[in-house]
Amino acid sequence: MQTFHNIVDGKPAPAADGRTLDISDPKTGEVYATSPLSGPADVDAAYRSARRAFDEGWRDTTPSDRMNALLTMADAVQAHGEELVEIEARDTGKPTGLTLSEEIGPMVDQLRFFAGAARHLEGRSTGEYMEGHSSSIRREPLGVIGSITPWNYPMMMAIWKIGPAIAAGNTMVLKPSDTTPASTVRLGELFSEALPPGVLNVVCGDRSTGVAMSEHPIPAMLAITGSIPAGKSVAAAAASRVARVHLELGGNAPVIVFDDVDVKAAAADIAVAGFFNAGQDCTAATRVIAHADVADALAEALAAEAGGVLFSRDEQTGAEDLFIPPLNNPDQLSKVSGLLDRVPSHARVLTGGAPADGPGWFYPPTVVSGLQQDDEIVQTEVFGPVITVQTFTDEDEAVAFANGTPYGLASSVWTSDHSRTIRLSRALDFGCVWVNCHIPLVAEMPHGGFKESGYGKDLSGYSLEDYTRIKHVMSKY
Ligand SMILES: NCCCC=O
Repeated sequence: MQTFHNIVDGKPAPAADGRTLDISDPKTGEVYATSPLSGPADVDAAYRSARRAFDEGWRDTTPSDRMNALLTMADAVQAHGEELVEIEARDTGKPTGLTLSEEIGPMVDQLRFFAGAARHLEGRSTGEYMEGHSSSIRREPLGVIGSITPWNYPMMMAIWKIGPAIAAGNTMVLKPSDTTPASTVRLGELFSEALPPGVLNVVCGDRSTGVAMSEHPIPAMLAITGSIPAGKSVAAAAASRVARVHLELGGNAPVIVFDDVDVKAAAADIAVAGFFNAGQDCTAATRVIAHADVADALAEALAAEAGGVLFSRDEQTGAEDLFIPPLNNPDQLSKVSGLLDRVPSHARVLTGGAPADGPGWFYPPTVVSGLQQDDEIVQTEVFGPVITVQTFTDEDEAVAFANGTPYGLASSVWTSDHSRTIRLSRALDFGCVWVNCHIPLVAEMPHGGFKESGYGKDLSGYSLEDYTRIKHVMSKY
């Protein structure tokens, strides 16, 4: 049995009162480790350490100092890539080949991006905007950041929070999800070699730990990637002391497919974007809205693609095919199963639709067609390997269906009509519109949503700005 620990002030630490959480392997359901169940005293110790580290030096580092630290951290992720993948695969059930290629490479690249971005903070030019007065802008770190990350990409989401926070000169306390702390703890150990004690603290725990983090007076900003209810409760706690919040709260991405595409080719790409990581991705291509003339053919083609998807428990080491992990936990398996059990009678489950046999929390790739806009499974983020298909007859209806949920994170449009892509890019109420593709990300471009998907951007220079504050200095001369 492995034992994970917190990292406070650069050192390993158990929970002060010795409480622990069981950590399970989702491929088997067996408990293989424990992590601290941190309480308010642990959170307080971590925040105080972060505050000390900020006041006693990290805030005074130069962009070049922080760039060098982030480059060292990137090198550490690269050097320990295979080890991190093994840790992540045990904690999440992910396939090792895809995790190495799709997560470690981007994580290294994202840290290197923030290393460079640390030296490119922007502000208006210093100048005389009133006679006899000179104005300048200082862009400063916020102070201590409290970050909460989810279980779908534990180590990559940690990088999305750590990169901009550290680049901007903040210190932080990071809480990984209660079910997937392992890779974040290891990242914390590795990064402790590049950062002074207290700059990055890791506190393991459950929802009660998250509440203690949100209610603490020290953090100047709370940044969470998680569910809408979790984000709302963080925002409510932050509101009482007017702390800044940064919310990435999931999505239910519409995928609008017109009748002028190569249906088979589109289906192949959409299936990857819908089933990757078993659909446990806030941008997953889940909600296909297809023109009536191609909807049946597309649904059949998606179901055929589902046949080529394999479970991670069957992975040969290093294989690059689309292997999908189990769902993260039994509650998620029940949630996905319940949504499929309640599919209305006007819909048709073309493939999948019930939990897989055998050990672990596996659910097969599933395609449901004939759905309508108000159906529960269309209006709800499933966070499982499920693609729904509904039909539209004209462009306005497609946009109305796409925008007609509380989510606003990501969307895609599939068509060969260039003018239409421009019209839809404008009309879609989402933080990202992909055109003839779905799911790729780059470090230079922002990731973040509108509406109940939250506000604030991860990745890109916009994210770095979110982790800074702007001060106007005006001098009379
Ligand atoms: N594809 C990365 C999405 C991050 C949140 O789930």
